Amino acid sequence: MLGATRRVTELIPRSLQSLRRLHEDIEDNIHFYKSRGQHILTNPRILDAIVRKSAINPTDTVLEIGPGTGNLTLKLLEASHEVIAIEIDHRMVPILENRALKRGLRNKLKVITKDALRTEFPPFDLVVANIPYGISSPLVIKLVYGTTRFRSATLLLQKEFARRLLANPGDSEFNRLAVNVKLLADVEFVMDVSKRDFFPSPKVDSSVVIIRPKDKIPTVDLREWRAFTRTCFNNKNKTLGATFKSKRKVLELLEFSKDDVCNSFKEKIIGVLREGGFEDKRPSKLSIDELLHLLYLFNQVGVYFDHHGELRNEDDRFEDGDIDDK
Ligand SMILES: C[S@@+](CC[C@H](N)C(=O)[O-])C[C@H]1O[C@@H](n2cnc3c(N)ncnc32)[C@H](O)[C@@H]1O
Repeated sequence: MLGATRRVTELIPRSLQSLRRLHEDIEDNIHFYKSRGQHILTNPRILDAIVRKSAINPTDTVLEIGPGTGNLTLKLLEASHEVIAIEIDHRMVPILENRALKRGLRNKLKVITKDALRTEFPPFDLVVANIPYGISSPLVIKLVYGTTRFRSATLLLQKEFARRLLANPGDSEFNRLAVNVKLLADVEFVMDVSKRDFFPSPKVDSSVVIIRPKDKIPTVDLREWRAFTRTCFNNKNKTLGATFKSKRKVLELLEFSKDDVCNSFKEKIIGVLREGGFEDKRPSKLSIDELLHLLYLFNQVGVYFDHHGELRNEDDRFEDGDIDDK
């Protein structure tokens, strides 16, 4: 393995002109794993556009998730004060570091060889990344709902996934992920990228989007909000009446299965849905403000959601533990 890595680092060219050929050569020594989303962006024009659109300042610390062999990393190093790159595959690291060294940029690069989903992010100003598509959803939620304040995240994503992030209420792609992200951030479309711009080529096309956290966010318990949206979007094409109303569903949602508790909750829920005019509405057609209002109305009558999306009495409203966004 070490021998292979040494041979690979010797192959690295000075310019970005022959990126595709370079990666064909690298592939002779290192197999790119589809399961890790190892599709390397080799079009210098797209790499330049991503960096330009990210509006990086020379004082910025950039977080890159999945630097791979470093095509994007080298551009980010040139534009920023520092790049923190989190890469799960240790085979990529010597290639990445060697390329940075040859450009005189090694001192600006900090590599963390870990799973980005299981690593606490160090402080950073912005994110720029061609992320592995398999972890797009939890990664976007981790960034947007994380504690680190950042300016923007320029992300190269699978086209369909990007379309969902860009969707608005009423669009067929609008789903729980979109509603959760849009509560806290604005999402801007930048450009589409063809599958031919990657080596090896993936089966799907891609898009670049920029996510910008909002300055002002609504006053809502974010853990409860995510649990609430999980219940609402359980079946995004069902009416909220159908989702919440059936006794079986209330029993499923409710920790206690005693009939009197269930009936009293059911009455409260139906009352809120009816009086608020939500009974016949589908969650994917509601604006974020309307969904926030529905949660507010539930809370007003003492109906709360815990991190499993379960209904709670006011007394046991808060619980520890992470919300599963899948
Ligand atoms: C789509 S490639 C991007 C490579 C490079 N940044 C580029 O633009 O061509 C995704 C990279 O993410 C890495 N990766 C996959 N899962 C990861 C995870 N959970 N945490 C960190 N890196 C991961 C892969 O090993 C791969 O190098």
